[in-house]
Amino acid sequence: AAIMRASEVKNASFIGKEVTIRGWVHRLRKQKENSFILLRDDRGGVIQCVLPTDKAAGLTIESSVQVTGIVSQDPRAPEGGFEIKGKELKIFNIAAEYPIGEYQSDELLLDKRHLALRTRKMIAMAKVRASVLHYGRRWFVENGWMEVTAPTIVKGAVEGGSTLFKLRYFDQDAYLSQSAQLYLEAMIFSLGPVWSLTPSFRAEKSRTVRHLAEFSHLEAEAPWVTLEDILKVEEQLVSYVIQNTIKERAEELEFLKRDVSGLKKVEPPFERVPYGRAIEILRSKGFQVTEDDGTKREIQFGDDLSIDSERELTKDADKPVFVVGYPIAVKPFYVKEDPEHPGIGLTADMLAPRGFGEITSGGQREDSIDSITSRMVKEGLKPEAYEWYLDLRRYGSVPHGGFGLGIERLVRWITNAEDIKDTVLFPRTMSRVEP
Ligand SMILES: NC(=O)C[C@H]([NH3+])C(=O)NS(=O)(=O)OC[C@H]1O[C@@H](n2cnc3c(N)ncnc32)[C@H](O)[C@@H]1O
Ligand SMILES: [Mg+2]
Repeated sequence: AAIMRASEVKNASFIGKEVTIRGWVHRLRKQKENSFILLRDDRGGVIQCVLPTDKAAGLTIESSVQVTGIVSQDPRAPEGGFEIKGKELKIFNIAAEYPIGEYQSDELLLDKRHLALRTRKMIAMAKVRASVLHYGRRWFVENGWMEVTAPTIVKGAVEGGSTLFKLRYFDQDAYLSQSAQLYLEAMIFSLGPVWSLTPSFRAEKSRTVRHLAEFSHLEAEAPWVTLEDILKVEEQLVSYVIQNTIKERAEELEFLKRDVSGLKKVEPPFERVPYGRAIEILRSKGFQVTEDDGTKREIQFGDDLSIDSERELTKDADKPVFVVGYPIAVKPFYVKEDPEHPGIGLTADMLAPRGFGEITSGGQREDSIDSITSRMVKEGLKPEAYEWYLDLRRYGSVPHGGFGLGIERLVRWITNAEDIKDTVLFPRTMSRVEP
């Protein structure tokens, strides 16, 4: 008989029919006469199988089995009122005593992540993540952007030297890439609008619910674009991903108890708030920043936006907000200065609503060799370490720009996950590098 999945057989058209399904014992309830197995198939679907207890005697949680039986309807059966009255049981493996029970500490679930992936929560999260990745890629492909792959072993910082992971690369030092951006910039002269989805690495020494040491970075770069062109791409991409994901993963998001009514409103255009206006709003609310020595003062023009200030700016929003035109002093060397507003960058961050924080950073790149070299020096970078990158300003430099989107940040917002770690199958943080 054809092997089927739980989701296929839980259907009135199968009542009375013999089916065969296989998977793992997700829950097990043994009574004198009959045992009730909640069998989980390989896509996380579950169905109750009823077997004579003497047949199911040796079974344990996570034993791998195959059951053949007759589909019947019983309102008491969990997960939809269907069950299989088992006739035959084939056992592939009797699982050892399973270390994960009904309720476990977060730490244990992280230590046993290779097994915790079998929990309904992780299965639902993984499926939402897969849709986000799928629709992120599909938007670019359907809009004519070219996929490219940048190296992840590099020689230089993009986002500041403090979060570089150094490694020994044969006989020299090298680093794990923080961002594909500089390489994407090299590709636009011959491949036009390009995009990449690569792991990016940040030696973040902060334990926060929105930082990982390794994250999935969806990045894009194009020639001849302005900041506004880039913002339009970002809001179309994010809206497309969200609307398709909440449709495709309605069942999983329901399981995760995510109310998607707010997400349904995410359509272009997103509000653009000038940085200066954002500071005014925060000052009007008496927002304070903490200096390095711990003293507090009122936020002022020139400060970067912290997670608390981002939360304040978006707490009542249903859609993301772009904060546009940060001072170049708080942004990396490559941000182009606005010729009409000295000191202000042609750059923007997309902040997710309800305090989920920064989802993207992007903008126009400095395309003048003199300006970008002096910015590097000002930032304490050695221009001679970026010779190849500076060649892009020597040989046919053009106005160009792009952005980077943190996949896990987007998935966290879509699923309303407490911690960004919940959105990754095997999270990497300062205190975790296995399993
Ligand atoms: N091609 C580009 O223009 C990208 C640019 N060089 C860049 O890396 N910008 S970024 O540092 O803000 O990172 C971009 C996004 O990447 C995400 N990001 C950035 N850092 C992290 C960490 N540590 N954990 C998780 N997610 C992270 C977050 O959503 C950021 O908005
Ligand atoms: Mg950023």
